[in-house]
Amino acid sequence: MSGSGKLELIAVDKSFRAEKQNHVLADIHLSLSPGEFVTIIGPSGCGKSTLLKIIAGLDADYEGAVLLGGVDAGKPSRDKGFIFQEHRLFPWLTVERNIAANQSLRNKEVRGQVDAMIKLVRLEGFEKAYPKELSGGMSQRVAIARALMQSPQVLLLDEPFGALDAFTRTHMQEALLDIWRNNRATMLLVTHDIDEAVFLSERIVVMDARPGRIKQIVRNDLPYPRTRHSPGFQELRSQVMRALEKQEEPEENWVI
Ligand SMILES: Nc1ncnc2c1ncn2[C@@H]1O[C@H](COP(=O)(O)OP(=O)(O)OP(=O)(O)O)[C@@H](O)[C@H]1O
Repeated sequence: MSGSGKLELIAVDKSFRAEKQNHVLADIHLSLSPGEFVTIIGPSGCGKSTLLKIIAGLDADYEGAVLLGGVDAGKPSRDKGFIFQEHRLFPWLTVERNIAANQSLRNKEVRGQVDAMIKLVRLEGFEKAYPKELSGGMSQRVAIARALMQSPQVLLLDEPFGALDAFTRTHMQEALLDIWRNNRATMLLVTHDIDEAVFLSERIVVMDARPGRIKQIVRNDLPYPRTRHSPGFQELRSQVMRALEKQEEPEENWVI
């Protein structure tokens, strides 16, 4: 990754103003080192998506600051890629054209980059396929490749595997780690899945709701690749569970 910088959230505070003021995010301070993998977990409505949109620059109505490499990052830019739960591919474009987005594949440099991305997300042989011919996991890999084409310093992922079946989800978690190892963008991923958070990230940010606050940050120094059945993994999982259990949200809402 070229010129990666620290991502800093300083006293980020957000309210939606309808008939009644809704204080969604309160005093969020978080700093991500370049190339770090961090997940955010917390009850429904605690402001995870709102926070990601603010970092992406899609919502400018907030207090506080978002800095990337020490400079204001409050606007959308190529430095930040955003991947949603529902991949948004153009159905009328092939895989390679979806990845190239609005750049011409006749340009040698673009062609080279697209080929490298296809290799990175392991979609060789599917360059000319259309989205309707792909599985959910493959489509999500195209979306990841498209986001990575911009060479973002930071990749923001909002429940990227939420719509996938359990088997594809596990496979995609491994694929994402593989991509991260080769690409080294800073990763900030929102999830409801405790296992996913422990499997993927170096730090797990546990949030609290109404208003959304950072409740606890759990460090995860387990070496990669991680084995879900190891005692260390189970211990981390319990630690995150304990942090979440202190909340009002009933436990059955969690995927464990
Ligand atoms: N555009 C909007 N206008 C008004 N209120 C909003 C808007 N978007 C979100 N909210 C409110 O902000 C709060 C946080 O929503 P957000 O989607 O960020 O939560 P979340 O933690 O991502 O939830 P989930 O886990 O269910 O996806 C909710 O109370 C929601 O109703």
